[in-house]
Amino acid sequence: MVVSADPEVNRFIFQQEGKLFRSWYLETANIIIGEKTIDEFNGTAQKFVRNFMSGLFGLECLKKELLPELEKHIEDSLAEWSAQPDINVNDSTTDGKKNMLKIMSDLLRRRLSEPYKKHGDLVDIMVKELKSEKPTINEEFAIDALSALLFTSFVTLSPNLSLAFKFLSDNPNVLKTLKEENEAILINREDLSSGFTWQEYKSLTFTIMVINELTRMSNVTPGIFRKTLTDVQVNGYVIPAGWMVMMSPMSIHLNPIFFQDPLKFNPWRWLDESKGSTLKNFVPFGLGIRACPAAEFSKLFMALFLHVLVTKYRRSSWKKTKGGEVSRRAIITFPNGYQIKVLPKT
Ligand code: HEM
Repeated sequence: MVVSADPEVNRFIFQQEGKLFRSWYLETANIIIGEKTIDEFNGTAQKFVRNFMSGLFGLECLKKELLPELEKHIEDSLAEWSAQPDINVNDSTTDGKKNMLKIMSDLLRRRLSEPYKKHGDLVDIMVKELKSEKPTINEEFAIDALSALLFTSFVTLSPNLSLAFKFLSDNPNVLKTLKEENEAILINREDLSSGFTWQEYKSLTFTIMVINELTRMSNVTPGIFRKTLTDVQVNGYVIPAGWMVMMSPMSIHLNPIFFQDPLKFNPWRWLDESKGSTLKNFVPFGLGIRACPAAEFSKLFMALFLHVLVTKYRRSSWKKTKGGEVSRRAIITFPNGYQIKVLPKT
């Protein structure tokens, strides 16, 4: 296996998807997603997933439908958290697979038995495809894909948000600036009853810098895998056909050559982004035809979460009750847990 920690090489590999390289997954992914489904996740099945994700997470749907729904969902979740004595922000994500598969297969079977009933969600799209004349997917793929999408949301968004609690607690100046930016939105809002808007989201420059910094430091995808389809020349070396290549965004995001003082949580480093190098070396969502179809959704979700947290909860919106020490293995974890109490404004 070849490991690449070079942004230029990674860029080249991303661009060669389907030509010199093809997407590949580790065996552990077979356990989480299902071997057959991963195998099929090339060609027509991948096109189907990308198509329905671009419909679901496309700009129009994000702006008009998901934004208000997400805001409500986040408000409800935080309200529920604040009603509890404390919550564990540690992401306990790995045990859910079995349950998730059962829930998903029950749900899909129920929906397939009454395809005329519409619920306006992802499962509707799967049911429509499965009931079409020439479906590009089968039931097993649909269940695995639905579970994988749920699982992916847990393992990507929840570590980022757990880290947000940690880094914002440890960096009061960041929390203060974040709060000021988000409170200004409420002060300037003409219609006080209106919810968070797309324009407001786009105006949150500091919040986006915080999200970039969280994403840079969390590295929720520690390895992105490819297999060579033929012998490939890279920087004077030949990678033989059939070899696996792991691109490591973490090795770039935490490399002092690319990011000064890389272990410091410093959202202001993104002010330099006009210099080009910061953004050029920042590829948390991949590039090219396999790039994450949920990138904009993920950023919007994190922005909304931070917005609700810092505007609806007290100046120090939460306090630690236990744990919170960070350990970095392939990804960041909290070995002793991380319990907090969310504190409402009044
Ligand atoms: C911080 C959040 C996230 C990060 C950093 C992230 C990162 C990535 C990266 C690097 C890839 C490209 C892998 C490759 O080139 O092989 C990817 C692909 C993908 N991501 Fe995300 N992701 C995030 C959130 C999500 C969420 C929330 C979902 C689903 C709800 C999602 C669904 C997918 C899917 C389906 C693919 C495969 C696309 C394809 O192969 O065509 N991601 N993600």
